Amino acid sequence: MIRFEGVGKRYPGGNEALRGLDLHIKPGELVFVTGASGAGKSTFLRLIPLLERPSRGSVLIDGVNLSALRRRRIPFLRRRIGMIFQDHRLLHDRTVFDNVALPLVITGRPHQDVARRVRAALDKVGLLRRERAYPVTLSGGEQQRVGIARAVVTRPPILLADEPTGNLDPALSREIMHLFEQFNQVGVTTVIASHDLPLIEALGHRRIHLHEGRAA
Ligand SMILES: Nc1ncnc2c1ncn2[C@@H]1O[C@H](COP(=O)(O)OP(=O)(O)OP(=O)(O)O)[C@@H](O)[C@H]1O
Repeated sequence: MIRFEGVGKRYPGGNEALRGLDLHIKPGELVFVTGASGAGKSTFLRLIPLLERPSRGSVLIDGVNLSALRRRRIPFLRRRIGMIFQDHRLLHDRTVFDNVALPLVITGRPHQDVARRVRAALDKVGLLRRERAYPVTLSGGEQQRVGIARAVVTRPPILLADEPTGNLDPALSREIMHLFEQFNQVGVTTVIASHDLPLIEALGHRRIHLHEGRAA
C-alpha cells in the first residue's frame, strides 16, 4: 500500500533527511516509526501525502508512483490520508464540531451528511458531548482526540500520526494509542511516528527504526 524505493530527501540548504529508504507497509498494518530526533521520521510521513517530494527514488501509494501523479490529482490523494500532528493544529476560534467538519465542508458535502459524519467521528473518540466546546476549554488529551476525529471524518484508508502523544502523560498516551488501534482494527492502515519506546514495546506492533535517514 505504501512503498518507498530508494527514497532520498535533501532539503534546500543541504540537510539530508533520508538517504535511500526502502520499505513496504501493507494494507491494514499498524506501524510505528521510531528514531532519534532528526532521523527523518517527519520527513518520511510528509512524503506520503506529497507535503514534500523526494529528491530521488520513488514513493508509491496503492501502486501509483507519486512523482507521476498530476497536480490536479493531489487533492484526491490527500483525501485518502488522515494526518494527525503533535500540536493538533486546531482552529481556536471554531467549535469542536466545526473543526472536525472542516475536511467535509471543504469538499462541499451536504449539511446533513456533514452533521451525521462529524457526530460519528466524535462518538468514536468519546467527545460527542463536547461538540459545542472551543478547543481551549479542552484538556491536551481531548484536543488530540479532536485532531483524530478531524483526521478520520472522511474515513480515509490511511492514517498518519506525527508524535501524537508527544505532549501527553503516560495514561493519556496509552488511551490515544488504543484509539489508533481501534481504527486499525477496522482496516485503516496506520503509521505513527513516536519517541515513546516503552509504550511502543508494550503495544507490540511492527516497528520501523530510522537511523540517519535509513531503515536500521
Ligand atoms: N524544511 C526543512 N528544511 C531544511 N531541513 C529540514 C527541514 N525539515 C527537516 N529538516 C532536516 O532534516 C532532518 C530530518 O528531520 P525530520 O524532521 O524528518 O526528523 P525527525 O526524525 O522527525 O525529528 P524529530 O523527532 O526531532 O521531529 C533534520 O536534520 C532536519 O533538521
